Amino acid sequence: MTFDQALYEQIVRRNPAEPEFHQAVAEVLEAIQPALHRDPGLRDAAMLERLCEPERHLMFRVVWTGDDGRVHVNRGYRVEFSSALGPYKGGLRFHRDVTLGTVKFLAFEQIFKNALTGLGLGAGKGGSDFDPAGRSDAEIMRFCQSFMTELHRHIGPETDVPAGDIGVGSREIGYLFGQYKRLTNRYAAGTLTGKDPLLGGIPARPEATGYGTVYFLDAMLTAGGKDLDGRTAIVSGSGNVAFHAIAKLRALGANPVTCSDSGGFLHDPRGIDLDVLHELKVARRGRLSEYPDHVPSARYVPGGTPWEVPGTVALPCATQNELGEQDARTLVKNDLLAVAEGANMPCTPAALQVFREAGVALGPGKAANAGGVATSGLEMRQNAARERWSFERTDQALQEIMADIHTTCLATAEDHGAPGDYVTGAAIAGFRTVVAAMDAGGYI
Ligand SMILES: NC(=O)C1=CN([C@@H]2O[C@H](COP(=O)(O)OP(=O)(O)OC[C@H]3O[C@@H](n4cnc5c(N)ncnc54)[C@H](O)[C@@H]3O)[C@@H](O)[C@H]2O)C=CC1
Ligand SMILES: O=C(O)CCC(=O)C(=O)O
Repeated sequence: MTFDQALYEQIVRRNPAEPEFHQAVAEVLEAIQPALHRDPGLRDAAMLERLCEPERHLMFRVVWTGDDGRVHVNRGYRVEFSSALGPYKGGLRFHRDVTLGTVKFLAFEQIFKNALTGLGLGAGKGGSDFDPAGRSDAEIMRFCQSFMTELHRHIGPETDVPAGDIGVGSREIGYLFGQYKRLTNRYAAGTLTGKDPLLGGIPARPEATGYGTVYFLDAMLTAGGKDLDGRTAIVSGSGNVAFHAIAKLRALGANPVTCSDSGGFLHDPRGIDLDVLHELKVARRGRLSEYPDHVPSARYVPGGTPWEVPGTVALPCATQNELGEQDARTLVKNDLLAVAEGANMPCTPAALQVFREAGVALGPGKAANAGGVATSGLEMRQNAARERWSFERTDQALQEIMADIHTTCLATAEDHGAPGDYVTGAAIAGFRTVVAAMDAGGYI
């Protein structure tokens, strides 16, 4: 590593047993080196130390009752990392593996991503080790109500604005919002984003992260004199981000041939059938392994990941560290041109190194998946103005924001001696924005 080892070691000591957070910090500290070399004053007043220390951690007990009358205890989290640019903003993740370290890494990523949107958003993230798999609607509702019974004290349109992430979609946001309203007696729609339009949600928020990732990928290919038309796309995940990425890839003429879940991956050489995927994963919340029952040309590979399937663009859209060094080597061997990270930190550091050495265009999550939180920012704007945006207006604004982020990343990378390096460009552009605000606000 080429960055300040003493600072990194201090962060590891202060945040023990949080490897994902350490990884996210290391990636940023390394990527911003060109900015620190050019302008050593960026380190003044313990700026880096402040940037890596959350403003506030919340951890709380969540007690709820199952349909069988059993009482369960989970842990809730909200890490309010940075309010330099606006209210804390970022999703909630409900997944059995969630720890404080997971939430902290996600909140840290959010600092730079949210800065890139230009919408005045601070950074936070939350969640719980609650496992929604197999739970009834009523159980999900009771869990959400109990979670919000504590969280409501800490959030609001000008304080902290949660949204969805893994395991949290518009159903969960609706239950959370309903409980917030009940506890506060305020219809403060801008307290949560990703709501159903009936509750003040903006159209196209469900689509925004996946669509935005494909818009970013398209911009990277165009910048390299290529396009998406006819390209075979390797996608992982089959949730919100993956589904809408697959839909937009198809709409733009690419052929997405894979998707995955925690049990394995699906390969459909004719292109993933959106109707079947929607029915299985969205309508029935069922298993991907049933897909070949409906489409005999497809195969489901238990235990595998999709990276062995040849394709020229890759979109990891499931979870962190899902694409390792060997996967990256296989993709490069199969003539990969570009990667767009729909998920947060899906590529391991060793995989990133393989892509860098092979000259693969790499859109980091901080930039490539920023369309989701950007559209949440638009939802906050819609709620504050008591407006109702159309799908077309929202999608148009999303396309413009993704184009701006792409231009900013490229220009910043070029300006710091790393032409075409989106990882460096995204980290430095986000960093410079947030540091300037911290400086201006005198947040010591
Ligand atoms: N929902 C949003 O607006 C945004 C989501 N993201 C990121 O995108 C990724 C996916 O999130 P969503 O689609 O919203 O969640 P989701 O809950 O809708 O879907 C998650 C998907 O990942 C798969 N998955 C989870 N753990 C896995 C594992 N260990 N191995 C393989 N597959 C696994 C699940 O089967 C599911 O298909 C996450 O990294 C999230 O942080 C990033 C920006 C915004
Ligand atoms: O829309 C939001 O605030 C959540 C987005 C999010 O969690 C993310 O960008 O990873």
